Amino acid sequence: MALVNTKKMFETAYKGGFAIGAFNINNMEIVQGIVDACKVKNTPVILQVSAGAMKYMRPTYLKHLVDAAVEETGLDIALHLDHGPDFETCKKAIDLGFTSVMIDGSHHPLQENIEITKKVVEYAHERNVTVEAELGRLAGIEDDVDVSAADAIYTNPDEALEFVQKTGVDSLAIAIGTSHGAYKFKGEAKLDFDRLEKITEKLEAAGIHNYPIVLHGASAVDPKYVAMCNENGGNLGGAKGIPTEMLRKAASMAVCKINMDTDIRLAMTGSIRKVLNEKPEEFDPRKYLGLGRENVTNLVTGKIENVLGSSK
Ligand SMILES: O=C(CO)COP(=O)(O)O
Ligand SMILES: O=C[C@H](O)COP(=O)(O)O
Ligand SMILES: [Zn+2]
Ligand SMILES: [Zn+2]
Repeated sequence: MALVNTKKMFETAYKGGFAIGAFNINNMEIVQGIVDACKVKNTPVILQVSAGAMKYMRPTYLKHLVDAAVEETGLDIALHLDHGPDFETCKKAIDLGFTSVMIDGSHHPLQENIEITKKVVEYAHERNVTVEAELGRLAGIEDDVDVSAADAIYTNPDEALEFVQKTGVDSLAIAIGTSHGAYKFKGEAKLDFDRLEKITEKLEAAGIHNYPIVLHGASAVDPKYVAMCNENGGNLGGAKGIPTEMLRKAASMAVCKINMDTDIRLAMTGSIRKVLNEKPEEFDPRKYLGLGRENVTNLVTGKIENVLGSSK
């Protein structure tokens, strides 16, 4: 058993109208909590690591930990670099054994984004590594923002087609109203599904079929874990995520990868706060990290059942 890239995962996800969960990992308990749920539900999974997380976990520990998850579970697991900022970081991840990388050139002008993405695609494809890129800015906008403002930051369907054609990138992260973190909407939650539909139509019309789209900033910000934080000394007032029905809808469309980090952080932090608050005499890390791991498993189980639909 070895790590796999995302190619087959996305093919089956697209055809089956489901999505693969991409969860950010930062330590052993998070890795174990995620794959414990995936094992019971028999689902492929993407474990993703930001540049910051790679530094925190330390590359060699990280690689061995994820290899252990494959060995223990026998599942299809992809190890993916999340938001790779430049070619060098992507190269480093590929050389370490990552099977998938994201090059995030979304903050550059279109042509520059195309150039750096192309460079990563070339290096990655020679090594059987799949590549994700990003187009559009991942910012939540207020409900009363007019259409031209949305047009300026959300992914432009014509540019998406040009981008995919010119770079040969394997999947594309788009901006349709999601954003990173625990505060996604001030008012009502809204995503631009018409834009997602239009992007797929453009690709299909150009002969690019079943093209996998990625949704970043897709945590639901589960009120249960927000409450667990707040009831135990936390202060996360006004936290709000993407409603589950919207994520389901996206998964039934062209979205094949749904990124979640904030939900994992909240489950972990809520659990730790709860143990330490309820038992001030406790100082065994296994007690609070153990509950954290258990709740990561509970959270991911719920995601597989209610959001992703990825069980085999
Ligand atoms: O997109 C993400 C990681 O790339 C995570 O998004 P959330 O902050 O919504 O969990
Ligand atoms: O999209 C970003 C992820 O949530 C990772 O965040 P991080 O850079 O703090 O590890
Ligand atoms: Zn970005
Ligand atoms: Zn992201």
